[in-house]
Amino acid sequence: MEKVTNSDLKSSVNGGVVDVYGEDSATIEHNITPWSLSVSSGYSLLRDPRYNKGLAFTEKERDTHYLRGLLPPVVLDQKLQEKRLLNNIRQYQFPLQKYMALTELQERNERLFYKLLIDNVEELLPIVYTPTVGEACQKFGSIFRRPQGLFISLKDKGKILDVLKNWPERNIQVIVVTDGERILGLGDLGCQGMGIPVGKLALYSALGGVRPSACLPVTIDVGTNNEKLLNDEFYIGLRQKRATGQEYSELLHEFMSAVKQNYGENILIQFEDFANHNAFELLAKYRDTHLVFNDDIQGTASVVLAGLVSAQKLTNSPLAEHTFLFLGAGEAGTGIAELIALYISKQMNASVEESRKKIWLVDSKGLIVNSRKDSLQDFKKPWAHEHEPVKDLLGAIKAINPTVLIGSAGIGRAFTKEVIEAMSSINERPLIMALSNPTTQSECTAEEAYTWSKGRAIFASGSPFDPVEYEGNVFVSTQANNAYIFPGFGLGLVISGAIRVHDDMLLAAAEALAGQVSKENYDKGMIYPSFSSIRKISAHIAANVAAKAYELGLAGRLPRPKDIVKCAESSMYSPTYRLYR
Ligand SMILES: O=C([O-])CC(=O)C(=O)O
Ligand SMILES: [Mg+2]
Repeated sequence: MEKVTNSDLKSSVNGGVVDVYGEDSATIEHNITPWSLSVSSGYSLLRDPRYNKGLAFTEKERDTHYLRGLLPPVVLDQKLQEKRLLNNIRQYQFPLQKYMALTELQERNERLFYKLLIDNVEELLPIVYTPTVGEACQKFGSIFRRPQGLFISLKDKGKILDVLKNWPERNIQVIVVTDGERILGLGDLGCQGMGIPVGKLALYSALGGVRPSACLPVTIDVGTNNEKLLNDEFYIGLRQKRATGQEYSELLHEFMSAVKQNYGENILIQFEDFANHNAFELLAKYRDTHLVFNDDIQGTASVVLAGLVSAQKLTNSPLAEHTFLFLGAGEAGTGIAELIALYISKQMNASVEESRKKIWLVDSKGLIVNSRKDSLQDFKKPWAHEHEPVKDLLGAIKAINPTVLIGSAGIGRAFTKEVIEAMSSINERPLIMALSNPTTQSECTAEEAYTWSKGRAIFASGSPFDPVEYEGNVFVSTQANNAYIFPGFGLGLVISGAIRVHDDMLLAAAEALAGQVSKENYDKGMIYPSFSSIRKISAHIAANVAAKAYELGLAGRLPRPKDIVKCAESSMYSPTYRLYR
């Protein structure tokens, strides 16, 4: 008999068709997990959030699933349960209490959580998402009850594949991962950044219809430089300064490899809230080998481009005729700038380099100009144009005469009265986007934008604001948040079996979103559709993205469906209760 060597075993194929548990694909060095699956019933069924229906179990289900006596006699339907929960949630005074109540619901009865979220998306989005999720991350240690998501830390070096196998679901389609270094505009929150992947994936299911069991939130804990957290007795992460350099990139590389080994080529990895220096590098490093998407760079770019494309109807001038000024030259700022340049280059049949000249960025040192080029980080270099130095935003507005002003620096209230007035003196309808999150970091409020521009601004913001009344008119600003894009974008990648993300897909997503803005929206001054129809919007985005994947030859799921919108709609998760046999 031939001797089987270690290297023969190592080269075993990556996941056979029936290798659901990754046992065949595991190399000899990796232990496998002894999975056992059983049908949930009785007491354990009530404690299984995926299948629990609480008081909605029918009489028949109570008989067949050993639930008699474990529930009070009444049978409620999902609608009434929803009403009761919404009443309860509205009683809480503080958003954080609502957040905690919703988290508990998610942990107790997943379908009811998603039903509630989908049916009341405009009311509940600010709770499970920005701005409340930011506060939740800041206080994550104190409000911690049960872990959500997968925590991978420096302690797991060399064992990440095994850690992945501890997660109870095998068929994962989307991972959102953060290292917690730049949570919204709140900075380094270390391991407590977990609230973000959890919240983003809740939106993947609620807004984009990706099955919750196919979503995996991950936080990679490499330490934190946040002194306050390091000294907080309730901090949940590693109590050490951030690992950097080789130690950092090795851990990330192990993670990226383990993910692909465990879940295959089609797993989507969304990078979220990494600090600039790592975000750009990770995206560049893995975009050719993995299905990766950076939400802060690419998702934000696509959503902002959608708003600008749609605003052409209000400003009556094509994007190529605009001049853009950014406050902030990080992930969001340069990501948006690059996508605008790509769009304009296609609109004008010009080069991207030429198109970039319409776009100016201001960072903490002032306008980005040629004379600063040597000291600029690489991702800022394409934006260094010929101009004399200008040291602040107001000076830059006066020097550049922008028609569009975009804030993405995470600096709250940086759009002062003078700034808005300067924009309004140059433009009949100044386009102003205050993208930083959460609300405390917003560059200005909706009220400030409308009041200081005397009702002339076209305004959108990263975090939500209530409608504003100014001189008898009601202005409904919209939320230029990547939540419009990533759920549908991810769904499009999943249904087409895409293996890589291409920039043209971001354009496709932006065009789909812009195409969903109705006359009714425009009449209210909105440049985005309202969130209440987000599932329909997501289906259109998904369809456009999937179509692009097929066109580019990047789709792995063949044949191409005839009606992709229908395909997207029909593959969306629905949280309506199912009957159990
Ligand atoms: O989470 C949000 O609201 C948008 C986003 O990605 C960020 O601000 O980092
Ligand atoms: Mg983000």
